[in-house]
Amino acid sequence: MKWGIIGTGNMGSMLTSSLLSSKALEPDDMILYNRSSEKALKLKEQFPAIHVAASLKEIQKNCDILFICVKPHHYKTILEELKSDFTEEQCLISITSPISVNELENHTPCQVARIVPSITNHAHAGVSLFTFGSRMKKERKELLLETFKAISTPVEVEEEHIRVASDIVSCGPAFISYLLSNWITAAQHVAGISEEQATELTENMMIGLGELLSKRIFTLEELMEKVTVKGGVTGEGLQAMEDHLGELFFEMFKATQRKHKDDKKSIEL
Ligand SMILES: NC(=O)C1=CN([C@@H]2O[C@H](COP(=O)(O)OP(=O)(O)OC[C@H]3O[C@@H](n4cnc5c(N)ncnc54)[C@H](OP(=O)(O)O)[C@@H]3O)[C@@H](O)[C@H]2O)C=CC1
Ligand SMILES: O=C(O)[C@@H]1CCC=N1
Repeated sequence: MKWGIIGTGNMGSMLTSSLLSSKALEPDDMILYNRSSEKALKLKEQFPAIHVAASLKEIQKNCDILFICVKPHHYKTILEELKSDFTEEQCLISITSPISVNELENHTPCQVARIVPSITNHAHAGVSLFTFGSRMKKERKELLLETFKAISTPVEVEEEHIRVASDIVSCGPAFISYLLSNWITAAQHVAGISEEQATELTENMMIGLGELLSKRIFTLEELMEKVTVKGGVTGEGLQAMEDHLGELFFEMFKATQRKHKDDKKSIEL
């Protein structure tokens, strides 16, 4: 079984190195193609048995499962070049939220799926979001789910929830990092701790929190309850958060829903 990655930018490179470092795939099972060859050749330096294709046609001809890992507005040109040569046995996987599996199925004769990854998959953790097209065969579904279990928790999502699900699992690391950088700045300004020490404490607290959650020791609800000593400082801090949080997250989710609608209107296959 040959696995191809078209576009070895952030996500294409992350998927290649994670699928290989987790041993889900072997380097000689993988073929890469990038518009400018440097990024694909860099991965080949790390995993010499990878094959780097010289053209889109070459990667298409030699792969059973082909991922497209380019920005959404670059899908059209790629599909235009490839669509007439796909076979019914091949699987095409998109990793982008604004393009639905129905649209992909309408433009190709092959089996299709969407798998939205997350930068957390780099650490063989976090979620990958799956939506299968109607033509996808059972054995291929199982193979994809099994392969992605090596680097993530695969979760199937309905088309109508892809934006919010991908906000949580894929944009989430950026959103939470933004909140934490504000938290560090506030700690510096209010209490005079150095940025370096506040950052070290924050990063290690997050690692510990992640470990607690990954071991299912406490739920989010239990964590709030256990840490909030009656009459103590956590309660005061939580109350201040409740007083000042306002519409922040509502506005964030509304903004991504708006952008998703606009993207869907402007991206044509
Ligand atoms: N970033 C994230 O956390 C996540 C991103 N995604 C999705 O992943 C996709 C890619 O995002 P990201 O990796 O961040 O983007 P990048 O810009 O880092 O990577 C895109 C890559 O596609 C290459 N490319 C563009 N056109 C072609 C072409 N015609 N043929 C071959 N390669 C091409 C570019 O090559 P060149 O070097 O020549 O520019 C570049 O290396 C997006 O659709 C995004 O929605 C999904 C989940 C999470
Ligand atoms: O910003 C984006 O559109 C991509 C999709 C999910 C995460 N990042």
